[in-house]
Amino acid sequence: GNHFPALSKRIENVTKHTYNTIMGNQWKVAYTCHVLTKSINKHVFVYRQWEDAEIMVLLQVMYTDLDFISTFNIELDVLQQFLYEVYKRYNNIPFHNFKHCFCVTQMMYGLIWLTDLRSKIDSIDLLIMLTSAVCHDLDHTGYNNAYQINARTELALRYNDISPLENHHCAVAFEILEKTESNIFRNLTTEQYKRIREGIIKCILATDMSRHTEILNKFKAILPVFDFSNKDHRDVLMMIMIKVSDISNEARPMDVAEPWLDCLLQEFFNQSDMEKLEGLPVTPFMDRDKVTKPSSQTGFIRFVLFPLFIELANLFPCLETDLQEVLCLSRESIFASYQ
Ligand SMILES: Nc1nc2c(ncn2[C@@H]2O[C@@H]3COP(=O)(O)O[C@H]3[C@H]2O)c(=O)[nH]1
Ligand SMILES: [Zn+2]
Repeated sequence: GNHFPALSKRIENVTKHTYNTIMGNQWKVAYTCHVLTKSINKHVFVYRQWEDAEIMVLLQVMYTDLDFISTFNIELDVLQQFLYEVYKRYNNIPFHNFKHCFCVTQMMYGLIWLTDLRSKIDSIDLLIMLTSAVCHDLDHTGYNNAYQINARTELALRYNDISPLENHHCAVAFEILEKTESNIFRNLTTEQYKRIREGIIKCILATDMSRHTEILNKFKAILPVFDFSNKDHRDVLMMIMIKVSDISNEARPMDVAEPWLDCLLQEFFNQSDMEKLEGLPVTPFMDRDKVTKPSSQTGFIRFVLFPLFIELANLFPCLETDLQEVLCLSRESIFASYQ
């Protein structure tokens, strides 16, 4: 049965409306989606502020377009219920909200097409990657791990200071999947479910930036001998791809990236204000007295984002054009010229 008829109806209407708007009355979901997202250069998907219901539809379309519905026998109402539960468990905070979840998932989706990953790894890994992106920041409170640990929050206590947030995002994801009506994996075998669970846990835990160098170095080490049929290699690639998707905001056009940067800084400043108020150590890159947009971005682009993208482009040379275009060092010089 359909658990949210009203919502489904609304989603259906929104879908029609959305695609009619874009395509001029052509009701061709798959094709539209194809055109709009196969390239991460075409940032149509994030140019405007999508309504939350529209986002749920777009996510649904991504699952459909990657053939997950048919391959894994996912019922549409279960997928919709899953996406709705996910939507409800993102908080209304400046940056780590449902729209961020969408941006990251859309980047993952774009990368999967762009790198022709479907011809290289099997669908179960792709399902893991897309679902990890969808779930990767569930119930983020707007305060990072350093805060959780220093403030000795419930999460830090529960997870013994080990990636408290990422552990929590992942646990919430499987809470949602534990309910039959929102378990998109309910028609899979126990073996398949086990593999998916292991994969999602790996991917979401890999988004903890304190593991950035560790994961990047692992990837660099296997690159010269990279083999898509080697599970260990694929695992590292999947971690790299969710990391890239997660921090790729600056790889989007300036008019998309800049408002998101404002949101990120707002969340950072909220945290450092709270740290000052509570007498906790103040995270330097979040201190409103120390951070400026250019100072925050030049370092981040040069030392975090760029080195990560370069390695991925080493494996997928087709990304080089996008890389140059999107990460165009000009962005860096724009920021540099502010200083
Ligand atoms: N300075 C800066 N940090 C970013 C940017 N995008 C992502 N990050 C950081 O990368 C982190 C990825 O994991 P989180 O979502 O916890 O928090 C994110 C931010 O701290 C960006 O554009 N600029
Ligand atoms: Zn994120």
